Amino acid sequence: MRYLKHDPQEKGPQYLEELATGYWYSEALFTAVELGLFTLLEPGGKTTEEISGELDLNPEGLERFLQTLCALGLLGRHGGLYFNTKISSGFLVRNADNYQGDSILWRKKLFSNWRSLGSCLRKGGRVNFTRREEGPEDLIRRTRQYSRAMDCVAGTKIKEILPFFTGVVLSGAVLDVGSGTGAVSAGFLEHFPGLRATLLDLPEVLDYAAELLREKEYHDRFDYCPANILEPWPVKEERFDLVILSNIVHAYSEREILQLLDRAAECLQRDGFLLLHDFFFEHCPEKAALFDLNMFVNTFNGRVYPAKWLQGQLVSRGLYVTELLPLESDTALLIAAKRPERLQSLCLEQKSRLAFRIKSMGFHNVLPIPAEMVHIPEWAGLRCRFGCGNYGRPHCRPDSLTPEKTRKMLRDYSHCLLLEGAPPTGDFQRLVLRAEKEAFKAGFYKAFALWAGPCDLCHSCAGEGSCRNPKDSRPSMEGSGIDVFETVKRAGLTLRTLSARGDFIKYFGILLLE
Ligand SMILES: C[S@@+](CC[C@H](N)C(=O)[O-])C[C@H]1O[C@@H](n2cnc3c(N)ncnc32)[C@H](O)[C@@H]1O
Repeated sequence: MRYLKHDPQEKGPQYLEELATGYWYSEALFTAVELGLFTLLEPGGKTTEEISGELDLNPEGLERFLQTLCALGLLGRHGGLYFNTKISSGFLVRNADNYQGDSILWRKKLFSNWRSLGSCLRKGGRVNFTRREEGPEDLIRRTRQYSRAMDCVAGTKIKEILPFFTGVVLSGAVLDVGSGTGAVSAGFLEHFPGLRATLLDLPEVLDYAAELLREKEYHDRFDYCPANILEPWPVKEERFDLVILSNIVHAYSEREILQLLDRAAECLQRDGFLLLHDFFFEHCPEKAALFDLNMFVNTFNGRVYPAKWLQGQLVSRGLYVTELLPLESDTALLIAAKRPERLQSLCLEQKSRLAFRIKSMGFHNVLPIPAEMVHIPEWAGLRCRFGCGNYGRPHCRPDSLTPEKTRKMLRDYSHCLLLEGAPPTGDFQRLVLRAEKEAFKAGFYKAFALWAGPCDLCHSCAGEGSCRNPKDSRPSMEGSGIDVFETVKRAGLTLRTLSARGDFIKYFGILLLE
């Protein structure tokens, strides 16, 4: 149930049952977070008796609750101990870097307005809009609660946004419009030391943002600009290298958004980027539609927009704009710029983003190339068989891939990454294995690497026919019949034969991807 989705081939009404009981799941999570259960269990776990004593809960009911949380994958049980699963210890323990509890409890707070959906539909908009008399302290408390909730989400989103900017030279000024706590800008500042950010939001939000950001090492690179973003912005035009509109567009009507886009475009300097992060109907349509309803019951005129409409609006302001760039999670990006070359510097394609991540592991070069560029002539296998002192040794097995087999195997792949590194051999090969793992984790389940030279993973090879480490051992490119020189040349890199001891050695590997 990553995103609850109807399967039209399903014969029974189970999907309806899931929709009808959705609030059971939510309530179980809300209650566990409110009780601080996950924080209590960290580290090491606790018994039912210990939990019941510390939280003052009835042990029988608690036992059933804990069982349910186990069934939902939020807790595990070993012997008499209940402990956090990975997702709970990563996101539900207060003070964990990625704590999501504030966002989860904000969702709970929205529930009462959702219950008025029928009335909203009859009225054509949000009901119960008059807030009870709210004193200044209530306003501060509510603002902080809301800002913390947004901060939780933005803190995880920025990790998905930054890879699109890998390899981009970014320095100068950021304008974060409706910044909240500034979590999105903070990610950029942390990553790009030449950036400085101006946060534009309501005064009470910025007071809180300043309080939180004071903790950061780079706190003196933030400026605060209290303002209503629906009125002219008190900042200079054509000054900013990055203008951020993260989770703002959905809060307003078309007319208001057009004004926001006008101002954002005016603020951009010639080489600047405009980053739009939000829900869009084209990405996770069910979630986007529900978020749209969430805006319907909770705001004056907020709604979710089609990316197509926003793209058109950006283009009509003289900007060039990317396709919709979906994040792994439920939101997506549009990135616009005044010059098309700027968009070309972004890392837009998933394979390219992976290539950048892999390069930062320590390779000298990582180049995406089509699999058909890998050259497998007949002679290369011969050169390996006759003329290499390692042929037939246990760590360079004679039963490795024949050229014919390698050619066949490559037909299963459309792309690969050509990896360039340096000796020592074992270190290079371990790095290649890390790259393969990274690709697998990124969803390339067929990721498979071939590397340079005979396997050098173990200090001493196990010997005849038995490998101690078959999980990690990989075929060598040369041993599999690949002409490494020609392949490297086709990819636009250089590789020379060594003419003297001490010549610089380049190692290559290929990581096959589909
Ligand atoms: C959903 S939050 C998004 C915060 C942040 N950009 C993020 O991605 O997490 C919306 C933010 O916009 C601010 N905001 C909304 N309307 C505003 C207005 N008219 N003037 C100033 N700030 C506004 C809110 O105070 C809030 O901090």
